[in-house]
Amino acid sequence: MLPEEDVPLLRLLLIFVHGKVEHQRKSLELKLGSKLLERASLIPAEILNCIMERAQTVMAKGGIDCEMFSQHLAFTILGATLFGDIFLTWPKANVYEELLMKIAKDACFWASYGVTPFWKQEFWRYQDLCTKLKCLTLELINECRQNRKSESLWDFGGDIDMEYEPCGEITSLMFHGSLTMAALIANILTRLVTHLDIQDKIHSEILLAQKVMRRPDQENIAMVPHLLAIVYESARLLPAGPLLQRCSLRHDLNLKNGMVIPAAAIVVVPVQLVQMDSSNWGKDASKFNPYRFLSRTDDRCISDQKESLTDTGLYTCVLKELKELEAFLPFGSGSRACIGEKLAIVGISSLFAALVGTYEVRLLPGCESNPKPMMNNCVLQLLPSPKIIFVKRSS
Ligand code: HEM
Repeated sequence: MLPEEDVPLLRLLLIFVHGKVEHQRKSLELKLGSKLLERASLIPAEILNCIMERAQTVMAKGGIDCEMFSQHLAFTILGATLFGDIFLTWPKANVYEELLMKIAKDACFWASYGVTPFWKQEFWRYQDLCTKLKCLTLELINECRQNRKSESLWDFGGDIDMEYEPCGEITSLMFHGSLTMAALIANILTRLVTHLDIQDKIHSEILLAQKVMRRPDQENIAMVPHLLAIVYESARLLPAGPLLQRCSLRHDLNLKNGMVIPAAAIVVVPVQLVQMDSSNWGKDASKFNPYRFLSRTDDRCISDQKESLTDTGLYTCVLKELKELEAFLPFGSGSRACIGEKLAIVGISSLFAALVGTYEVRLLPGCESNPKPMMNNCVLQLLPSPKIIFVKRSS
C-alpha cells in the first residue's frame, strides 16, 4: 500500500488505463452523461413523494431505519434513471431490490474462494439467486424494448441491436450504483440529524433557490452550494469505496520521481486515509465541516456558517473547484474514475433539495446512537443505522 502523504503521486498512478476498456467506458459515459443526467434531476422529487407516503405508515409505528430508507431511495432513483418510468410501476421492483441486496451481501464471500466451491449447497442456493436476478433483469429489459416510449438508458426505441445484450452491464450498474448511492444518502441523512443547524441552513438556501427555479438540476445545481458542500463533505469523511486499486499487468511503471512499480503489482490507494489526513485537510480533518468546500465569491475561504447567505437572497459563497482538491477521491481519479459521478451528485442533491425543502429530518427521540464507520455490503457506512423521523415543515 502506498503512503497517503504523497497525494500527487497517488493521483498519477490512477491515470493508467487499459486500451481495451476505453471504448466500453466511452460508450457508457455517453449514455450516462446526457439524457440520463436530465432524468436524474427530474425523478427524485416524484420518487420522494411516493416513498414518503409509505414512510408515514411506518413512522406511525416508530422511526424509520435510515439504512433501509436510503437503500430504497437509491435503488428507486437509479432504477427509474436507467430504465425510465416503467420501473416505477414495475410490480416486481420490490423482489428485484431484495434479490440485489441479498446477492450483494454474499458476493464477496463466494468470490473469496480460489476454487469454485461446488460441493457446498449454500453456493448453489446463491447461484440460484443470481439466475433469478438475471431473469428479472432480462424481463425488465424486454418490457422496455416493448414499450418504446420508456426512454430507458439503453434506448430500446429506434434501431434495436438485438445482438447487444446489456444484461451484465445493467446488473453491474444496479449493484454498484445502488450500494454506493445508498451509502452516501444514509451518510448525509445521519449528518443532517446530528447537525440541525446545518440542516436549517440548507433549508433556507433551498427556499431561496426555489424562488428562482423549480428544483435544482444539472444546469442550476450551483445555486445550492451549501447542499453540495454537505454532499461532498459526507463523501469525504466516509467514501463508499475506501480503497482504489490499479494494476499494470504487462509493464513496469516508471514514475517521474524515480519509483518503479513492477508489472503485476497491485497498487492500493487508501482513499479514506487520504481524505482524513490533516496535512491535506487541516487540523479539523476528522470533523464534519461542509464549509471547507465553500469559498466566498470574493475568493476568501469560509470557515464557519456566518454570512454565507444574505437576507436579500444573494449568495456570498460558491463551491470550491473540486479539481483543485487533490486529496478528494470519493469517485476515484484518472482514466478509470467513476463515470456515474455527475449522475450520483445531481440525483442525490435533487433528492435532498426536495426532502429538506419539505421535511425536517430528526432522530427518533430516545434512539440516539453513536454510529461509527463500518463495512457493510462492501461499502463503508455509519453503523448502527439510526432511526429517523420526518416532520413536515410549515413553510
Ligand atoms: C455515490 C455514488 C457513487 C460513488 C461513491 C462511486 C464511486 C466509484 C469509485 C470509487 C469507482 C472506482 C474509480 C477508480 O478506480 O478510480 C467507481 C467506478 C465506476 N462507477 Fe461509480 N460511484 C457512484 C455511483 C455510480 C453510479 C450511479 C454509476 C452509474 C449508474 C456509477 C458507475 C461507475 C462505473 C461504470 C465505474 C467503473 C469505471 C471504470 O472501471 O472504468 N457509479 N465508482
